[in-house]
Amino acid sequence: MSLFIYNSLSRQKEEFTPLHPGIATLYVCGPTVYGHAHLGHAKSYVSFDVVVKWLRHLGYTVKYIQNITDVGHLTDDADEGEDKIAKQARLEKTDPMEIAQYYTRSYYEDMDRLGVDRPNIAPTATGHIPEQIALIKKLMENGHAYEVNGNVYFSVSSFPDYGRLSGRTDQEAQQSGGRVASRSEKRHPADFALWKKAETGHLMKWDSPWSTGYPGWHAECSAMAMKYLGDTIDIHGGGMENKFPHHECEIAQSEAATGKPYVRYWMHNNMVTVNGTKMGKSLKNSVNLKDLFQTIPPIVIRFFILQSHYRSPLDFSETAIKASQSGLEKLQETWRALATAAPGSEELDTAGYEERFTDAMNDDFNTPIAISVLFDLARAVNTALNSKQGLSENSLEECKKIFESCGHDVLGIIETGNTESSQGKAAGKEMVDDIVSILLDVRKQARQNKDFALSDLIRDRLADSGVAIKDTKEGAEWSISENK
Ligand SMILES: Nc1ncnc2c1ncn2[C@@H]1O[C@H](COP(=O)(O)OP(=O)(O)OP(=O)(O)O)[C@@H](O)[C@H]1O
Ligand SMILES: [Zn+2]
Repeated sequence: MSLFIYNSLSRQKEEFTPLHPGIATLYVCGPTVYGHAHLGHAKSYVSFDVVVKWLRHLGYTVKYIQNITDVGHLTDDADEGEDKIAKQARLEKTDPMEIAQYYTRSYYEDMDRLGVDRPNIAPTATGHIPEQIALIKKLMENGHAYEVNGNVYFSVSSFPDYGRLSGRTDQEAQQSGGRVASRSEKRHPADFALWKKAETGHLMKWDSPWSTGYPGWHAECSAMAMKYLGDTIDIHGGGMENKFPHHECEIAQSEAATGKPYVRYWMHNNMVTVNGTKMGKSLKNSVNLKDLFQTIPPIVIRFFILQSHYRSPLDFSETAIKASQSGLEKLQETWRALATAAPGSEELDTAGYEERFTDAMNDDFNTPIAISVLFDLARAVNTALNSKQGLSENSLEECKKIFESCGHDVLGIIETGNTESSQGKAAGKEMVDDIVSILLDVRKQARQNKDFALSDLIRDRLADSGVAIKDTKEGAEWSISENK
């Protein structure tokens, strides 16, 4: 069976055939880096990590781009409000670029711990201002955009397909684009900003033919996706709340500029919710990954996410995560038993398991079913290993291979490298936490005594060992730095 992907544009599962045989191009909207990543982000990026890993498993050369939004994402999706990063910089009394850099590092640190592969290219919006200006210029030239007072807007009525992805009628799009319509200079309430003139005091701004300003949020993804992957890309992913306006606007501006189809398969992950409401930084109900990692191993969080399908919502609760933890521990125990078992005589037919796993993954990346196949295999393995006969050398090898390729390489939920128990690891981590906190106490004492040489020495030596310190109003915060 070949791979079928649910395409949000056609609202049905379609067989995946890439534009260029053997190569799959994938663009996923990256985070807006103004805070630590939360569990909702983890769902999005773990889901697409499995997509990438499965495509690679099938033999495709995957070109995976995931951007970093470091300018242009306003607090209000309808082209109004403050830039999210500038706002955070104001609150933390620092520069926007420092905020972006700090939270970008924090993001990769968390994703690394979740076993998420880094994208092939991670372009930033601020690093691609000329490409965005070029795109906007093209849209001005071919009549899809217009300028008013240094602001440039995309003219939605010039693109009849607008609304196809989100299924919004013209009127609905108008209404949501028109929250501020009464005082808007737009020709049409649904038109969206491609370029915005900077107000006085705005820090992140660039020269352009229209004004000194900054690009609208949607422009970056089109410009960067097409720069690195070509005018037509195979798969574009992101959270489903981004279908409108973000992805709808991406389609309009890209296709209006090139005259070619922009994306062949649109994939949208569903949301992590808290009591049924979307988890979000802006909604103030988010649970940071760094906080979760204090008590729950990252691999358990990954497993928790993959136990539900990427298109299903996932409600967060400590109880649900704890249940996942004991489930995963059982699978991991079976791996340890397999890795240390002496060969016996029973032959286990493993082909069926592998086939069922493949079918599940080929059916729109159905990870809950794929995981249930691993549990079925674990049950058969445990029964055999607990019997007098044990498993034959050949069967042990076959079972280990399935755990390694499906459980470790594709899903990333089985640790095959060592057979140390998770309790042992947790104890090691606790000790690191304790030691760093002792050193931070000594450093605090040194600073109170104005012994800045000692305080800096502690900071630098910790940095050499990969522990980054950040001094905040509440005291020193630490994290394991990205390149360790
Ligand atoms: N609760 C969630 N569940 C699943 N995916 C999410 C959730 N929150 C954000 N995402 C996804 O993470 C990606 C990056 O989001 P981004 O950093 O722009 O978040 P945001 O919407 O600014 O954050 P927030 O909603 O937390 O303020 C997007 O694809 C988005 O859909
Ligand atoms: Zn995007």
